[in-house]
Amino acid sequence: MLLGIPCAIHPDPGLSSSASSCWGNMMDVVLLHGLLLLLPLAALLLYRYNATFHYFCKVAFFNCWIIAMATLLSPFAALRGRSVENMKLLRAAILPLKHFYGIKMQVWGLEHLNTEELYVIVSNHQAALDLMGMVEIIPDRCVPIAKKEILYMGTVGWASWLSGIIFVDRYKREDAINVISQTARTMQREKFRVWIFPEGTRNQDKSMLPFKRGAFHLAVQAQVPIFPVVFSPYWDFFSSKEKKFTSGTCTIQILPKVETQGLSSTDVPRLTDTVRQAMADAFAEMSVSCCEDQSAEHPQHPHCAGVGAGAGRGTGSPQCEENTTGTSN
Ligand SMILES: CCCCC/C=C\C/C=C\CCCCCCCC(=O)SCCNC(=O)CCNC(=O)[C@H](O)C(C)(C)COP(=O)(O)OP(=O)(O)OC[C@H]1O[C@@H](n2cnc3c(N)ncnc32)[C@H](O)[C@@H]1OP(=O)(O)O
Ligand SMILES: CCCCCCCC/C=C\CCCCCCCC(=O)OC[C@@H](O)COP(=O)(O)O
Repeated sequence: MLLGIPCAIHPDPGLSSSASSCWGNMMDVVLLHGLLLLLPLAALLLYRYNATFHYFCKVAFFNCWIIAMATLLSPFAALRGRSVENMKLLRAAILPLKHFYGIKMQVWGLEHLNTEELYVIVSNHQAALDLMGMVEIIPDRCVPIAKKEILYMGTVGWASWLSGIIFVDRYKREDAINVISQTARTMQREKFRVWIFPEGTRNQDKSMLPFKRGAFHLAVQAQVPIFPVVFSPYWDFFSSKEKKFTSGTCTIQILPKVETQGLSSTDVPRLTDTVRQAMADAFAEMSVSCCEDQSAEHPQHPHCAGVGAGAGRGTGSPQCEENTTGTSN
């Protein structure tokens, strides 16, 4: 008896037609079971030995995680209504992801953000993986500005809206400018901070894109300082072009604040250039140490050890906080 099919194990040359169809059924079932076993095995082997398949599996897992978390958590977030406090849920949902991917996070200069004042954070934007870095350092009462398309991503959009994420339509400049001007007013009134990616889109090149000016107008209009944040290049562990996704280290450097008190809109172009230059310099230094890390037999946080130009720049005493150690932490 195989899966309820009463059948002889061996075909008999003198079998009746019903017995031979029974044998056929049994072979079908055996083949089906074989296939069911082989498919996961083939997937496992592909995952292990084919970098492209590995990449797509990891990206798919990332997206599924975000969708699952957004779906699970948005009813809880909805109980509170649209509130920046829901960002804590979003943060808790994304924090464990680094463990699955074996991404080690190093944070320098976190002490800069430990201030009661309101501010605008600007950071480079390499990939959706930036979310993992964001949640490492995002302060209380801080919301990102995101492209409007995210709002239409089902439960992800709903969860993002409930968390107070501010959406801009990049294809309607006036509308986007209005949203930013309104944000400048509400951030003071409702006491929240804002995180903007001034490149305006994802970029995995060796240098940062020219910066859009919205973040700087926002900081000037709200008369709050800007904290530039630089994510080290991902290229030793992630590349969407090369379909590469391995474990690795991401360093996040928080640069000293840039004041905007007394500045007006005419100062925005210069302010934008100053901040971009500081971030580009930090990114270039991190690129060098990122390559050194890759080749070193025993990487030892070169910036903490003072190796590499500009270590802990502007922080007085370079401070290094290692938030995670690989998957085992
Ligand atoms: C609860 C459980 C949850 C589980 C998980 C759920 C969800 C997780 C999913 C998501 C989480 C959030 C993820 C966040 C990350 C998202 C990242 C992004 O989407 S990045 C893309 C969107 N962001 C941006 O585009 C921001 C940067 N862009 C700008 O700031 C732009 O300036 C702009 C306002 C959009 C306008 O764009 P434009 O191309 O026209 O830019 P320019 O800078 O060239 O400006 C042209 C012109 O206008 C002047 N200007 C700009 N802004 C202003 C202003 N505010 N006031 C006055 N004038 C302004 C600017 O100076 C230029 O003029 P000039 O050349 O004369 O100087
Ligand atoms: C009912 C509709 C259902 C739709 C389901 C959609 C599923 C969406 C899948 C996964 C969600 C992951 C979202 C992570 C968002 C991360 C933020 C991000 O990195 O956005 C990119 C944006 O900064 C810049 O965009 P571009 O580089 O200009 O492009």
